[in-house]
Amino acid sequence: MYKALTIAGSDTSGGAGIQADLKTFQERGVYGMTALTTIVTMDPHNGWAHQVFPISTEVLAPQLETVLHGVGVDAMKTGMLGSVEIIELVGRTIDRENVGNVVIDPVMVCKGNDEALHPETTVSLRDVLVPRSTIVTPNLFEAAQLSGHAPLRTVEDMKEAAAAIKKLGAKFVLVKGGGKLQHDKAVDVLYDGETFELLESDRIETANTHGAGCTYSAAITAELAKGKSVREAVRTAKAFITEAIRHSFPLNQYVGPTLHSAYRVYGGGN
Ligand SMILES: Nc1ncnc2c1ncn2[C@@H]1O[C@H](COP(=O)(O)OP(=O)(O)O)[C@@H](O)[C@H]1O
Ligand SMILES: Cc1ncc(COP(=O)(O)O)c(C=O)c1O
Ligand SMILES: [Mg+2]
Repeated sequence: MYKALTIAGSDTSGGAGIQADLKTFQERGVYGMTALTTIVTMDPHNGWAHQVFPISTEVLAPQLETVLHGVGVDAMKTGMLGSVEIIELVGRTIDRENVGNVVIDPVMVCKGNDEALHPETTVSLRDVLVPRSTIVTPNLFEAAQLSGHAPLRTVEDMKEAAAAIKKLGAKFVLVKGGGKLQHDKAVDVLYDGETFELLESDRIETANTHGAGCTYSAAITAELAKGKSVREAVRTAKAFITEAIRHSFPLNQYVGPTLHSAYRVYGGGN
């Protein structure tokens, strides 16, 4: 059985964060384990306002020890990390446990928000985790933050940002164009320092993309755990997330997650 770890926050509404990661690992046939960094809740009496409850490094460290030392993994990913201390602990742990296949999803924002949730963590994400990543998967906002590029509006901008992030030490950089890029396709740019590969899919007219990035990076992690190359993993994950968005749905008036089972049930098979 191939095994994967997600170090991420809990999205209580179930579409993003650790919940999206576990559902995706299950869909992709990989045994999922978790280390929880934060809990995010939403207030139904106050316009679904988010609250983030951090978990201390004292509580995170034994979770990492349980999974990485006690069991071992074929791949791991990170999501919302919440503090500089947590990022530094994750960096030390990757080194100590010598984890291969490290997917860093540098979560800075929740959808619909262009302001970083924990702006003080941007520098440590860049300096501690990007250099330790097999692949880093920023969205447009996060790629601009990590690269220092002006807001990304075109595929050319995405390539420039990917090249700058590559120089920080990531093996592969995947900049996600997503729904915000002004383009008739949903385009992502994959860069390994030599070649830019454009991954294009149908652009689906929906606001229900909550958790899309978590789901995408979890699918990449699962494929890497199974021994696929980074390129194969990203291509499979792109097909997986496109079907999940095609079949996304509103959970209530505020939030609409992707459907994690869609690729298996309606889409491209296994
Ligand atoms: N409306 C959409 N139609 C099709 N694909 C989309 C759409 N929105 C996002 N995607 C794709 O979903 C994946 C996650 O991207 P994105 O939503 O930008 O990440 P994040 O959730 O981290 O902000 C990418 O492959 C992106 O191109
Ligand atoms: C715990 C947690 N992690 C990550 C995210 C980021 O989600 P996305 O995949 O939409 O970027 C969210 C967004 O709500 C979240 O609540
Ligand atoms: Mg994201």
